Parts: sequence; structure tokens; C-alpha cells
Amino acid sequence: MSRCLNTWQRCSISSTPPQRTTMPTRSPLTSEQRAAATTTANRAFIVAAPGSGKTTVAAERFGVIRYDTPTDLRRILALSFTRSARGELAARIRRRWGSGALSWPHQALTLDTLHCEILAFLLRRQVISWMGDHTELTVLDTWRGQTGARWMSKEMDYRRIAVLHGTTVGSHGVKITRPDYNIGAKRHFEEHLAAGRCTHTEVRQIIAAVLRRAELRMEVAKYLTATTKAIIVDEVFDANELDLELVRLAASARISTTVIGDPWQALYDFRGARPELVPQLVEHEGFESFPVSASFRFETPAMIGIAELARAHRPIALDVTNDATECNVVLAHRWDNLWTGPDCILPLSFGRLDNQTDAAIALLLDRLVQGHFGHAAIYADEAAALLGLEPDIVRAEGALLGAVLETLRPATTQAATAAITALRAVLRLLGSPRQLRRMPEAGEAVQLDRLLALARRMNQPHVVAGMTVHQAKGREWPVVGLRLADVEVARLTAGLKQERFDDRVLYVALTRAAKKVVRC
Ligand SMILES: Nc1ncnc2c1ncn2[C@@H]1O[C@H](COP(=O)(O)OP(=O)(O)OP(=O)(O)O)[C@@H](O)[C@H]1O
Repeated sequence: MSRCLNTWQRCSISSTPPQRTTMPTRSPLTSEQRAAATTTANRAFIVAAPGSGKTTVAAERFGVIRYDTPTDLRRILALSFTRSARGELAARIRRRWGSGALSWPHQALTLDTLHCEILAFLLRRQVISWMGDHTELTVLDTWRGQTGARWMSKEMDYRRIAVLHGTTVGSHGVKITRPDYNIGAKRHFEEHLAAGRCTHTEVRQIIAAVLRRAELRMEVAKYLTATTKAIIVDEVFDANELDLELVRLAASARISTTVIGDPWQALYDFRGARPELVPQLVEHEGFESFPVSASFRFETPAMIGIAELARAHRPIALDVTNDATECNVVLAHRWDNLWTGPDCILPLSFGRLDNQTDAAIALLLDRLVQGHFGHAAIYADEAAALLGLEPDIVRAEGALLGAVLETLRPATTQAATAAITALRAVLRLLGSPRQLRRMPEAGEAVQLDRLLALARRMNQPHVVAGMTVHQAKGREWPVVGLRLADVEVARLTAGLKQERFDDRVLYVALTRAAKKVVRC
């Protein structure tokens, strides 16, 4: 759960100006990278191949604009689409320019956080009003677990969406277009709104409605112009229509606007990414283009060749390894593809948490992942939240989960059944208000399989981390293993096409390796 803060006061230019720090020395960039990072163009479009330094250039440009105009005290905003991408961009900015680079008012944000910030400003200023006159909202990632929420997949189902009636936020029923956790009953939905509670989806719906109305759009433009000198949007091909509309607004408000991306790496279809709209935006708004072509990631002729073949839509055949531990990481499109692989692959998640037993087993996985790799499993915090637990407390009491893992070690069905009983007791000890209910037979079989999969991995001398391509985006390793379904092998043989989503996933997977990519 994230609290939507009203950041107007924090961002107001009338508040304390940021500390001026000495500009650090810049690292060597290629002439293409330098031209892109230092351009004085007010609208810049940096289009680049994988490993050619998009994030490097984004971080460089952040500091160039931040430190080269000391008289303008408005913020520089580095924007990306997911928390992990935002984290990577912020880390690169700090590494390049020091931690002061992101001191107030300068920020690295997700687009979703920017939407929340704009909404909070509009509510504070009473440009629009929320049910119950809330000016601060609790913005959830999902409706899941909230009163009235259920999984909706049938086209005949209606879900509630947030709309603007005049300048007041209300709700409306619409048919389901994609399956998700939603609220169908007007009463439940509006009770949440009246309590100041919504998800990022409702925030996006309201901001989209605001931007469609000229007088309200003008208020957003005024807010952004008053607070923001420049925006730098990394991975712009992951933007949805609303994100692109905000970019358009910033550019037309004369805010320095830099967008950076590679059309081959657009992966966020589930968030409504519209990569095909980026060229139109760039052309209509008169962005100056800066290609960045030389790749620094690929250290071997084999990797340079694979990246070239992929972009040229030519067939690719990968070597197969029988020993996945020679890889630094193993990637797959879906979590299931990793769990059906060799036991030396330890995937960092089982995927979506559908019930409390899923969540409890995810905590066991977290304990195992922490032990092997020294960091959390993916969705571990969500698992704790679903069980009504604080992630820090779960981690502090890790020995309890460690003991449950030990009961699993014999890797038998009896051991797995005993582990579930032990897990119930541990959740009670940790203070979980939830109880693991008995599941239907099919569900229980899935959970026992998961526990046995954990047990087999506990008994491996070496394990290698497995993650999905979405998690790996923006990152790199020396040797990368891929778990491919037959249909994906066929796609590689046929030659990848940029306009196919599944092919772009394969492209991102192939291009994470510096030295070698193999099938395993
Ligand atoms: N001019 C340069 N000289 C040396 N190394 C560089 C240079 N520019 C980038 N690199 C290195 O190349 C690697 C890839 O850079 P970066 O991650 O910025 O590329 P990217 O285009 O964002 O990658 P991708 O989109 O494929 O994730 C990094 O290890 C980075 O440090």
C-alpha cells in the first residue's frame, strides 16, 4: 500500500532552494552519447540499441541539466514506469553525480507517482473534489483483498470506474475488457472512494479525464511549469496513452523534455503501453532525434552477432547447456517455465499470489532466496501484507521459517504436509490474523508440488537465480541462460519481429548477456 502524498508544498518554488553542489567530473562518453546528454534542444528523443547506454545517457543528462543552470531552482524529474526501473535510474544518477543529485526538489519517480502527485495538487487546490472532500488519498496497488473486490473475467461482468462529474469525482459501471481484481457493486466502490481509498487505476482514470478538459489541463500545465524545469523519461516505449499525454503537455508547456527508449524493448502491454504512438508524438511535437548506436554490453563476437541477427529479423540458434549453474542468471517469459527447469534453478517467485497459502509458501521461498542470494524474493512484501504481517517482522523472525524449511528437507509428500502444519503454527506465532484454510484437492496438490520443488532446491549444492524477462529488463549479466518454450524456439528460428509482443520479450531476454546466452 502506498500513501499518496500531497507534494505541492514540497515542490513549491517558494520553499527553500536546493543546496548547490560542485559539478562532478564527467566520465568518457562516445560523441553520440555526449551529443544526446548535453543537447540544448528543449525536446530531445534519444533512440538507442540495447546496451548502448540509454540509462547511462539518461543519468548523464539529469546531471547536465541539474548542474548547468544554477539560477533555475525548479526540479529535474527522472521518470520511469516500474519501481525497479525507477530504482535503477536513481541508482545510476547517484553513482554518476553523488547522492546530492537527487536531493530536494530533484526526484526520480514512477509515472504512477507523478499521477498521484498531480491529483493531490488538484484536490488541495480544490480544482476538483473527491468524495468526502479528501485531499489526501490512500492509493493501493490493487483492489485485491478490499471489501467488494473479486476476480472478474467474464465479458458480461460490470466493474466500477472513477469518473469526473463536472469537477467532482464519482463512479460509473463499465463492461470488463481484461480480467483483473475489480469491484462491481456501486455501494462498495463508492464507500472506498468516500474513505479516500482508491488504486492507481482510478488515479489514472481521473488524470485522463482532467487532461481531456481544456480548463483543467491548463491547471496541470501551470503546476508542472511552476515546479519542474525538465523531465527525462527513460524507456518511453513502455508509456501508455496517459503517460504520453503528460509528456505532450510538458513539452507544450516549454518544460525541457527528453524521452529515451528502444522500440524493441517495449514490454509493458499489461499497463497499456502504446509503443506505436511514440513516433507520432516525437514527430508532431518536433522532438530532435539523437541516435545512440554503439553497444558497450556485448563483449564477444557471438553476442554482437546475436544482437545483430535479432534486429535484422534473421534466424537465431542458441547453444544448449546441461549445466545451468554456468549461468549467472536464468530467464524465462513466465515463472512456470523456470520452475519446470532443472532443480539448480531457484526462481525468485512463484508468480501471482492467489490465496493465503500461496503467500505463506512465498515467505518460505523468500527465506531460501535470502539465504542464497542475500536479497528478498520477488513479491515477498506483498505475501507478508496478504497475511496481515509486517515484512520487517517476518524477516527478523526468519529462524521460524528456517525451521519450517528444515521439515521439508526429506522432500517427501509427508514432509510437505508436515511443513504446511508447521507453517500454520509459525504464522500464528508471527501474529498473522489470517488462517490457512484447507484447499480443494487440486489446489492442495499444486501447493504440495511447490513445497517439494523448494525441498529439491534446498538439497542442491549450487543454485542459480531464475527470474522473468520483465524483472531482468534494464539489467545485464556475463552469462545468461534462457528457459524457452518450443514455440519460442520456433520464433527465434523464424526471425524476430519488432511489432510482436512475444518477440520483443525474446529480444530483451537475448540481449541481457555480455559474454554468452544459452538455452537451459
Ligand atoms: N561510453 C561508455 N563507455 C563504457 N561503457 C559504457 C559507456 N556507456 C555505457 N556503458 C556501459 O554499457 C553497459 C550498458 O549501459 P546501459 O545499461 O546504460 O545501456 P542501456 O541502453 O540502458 O541498456 P538496455 O536498454 O539494454 O538495458 C553498462 O555496463 C554501462 O556502464
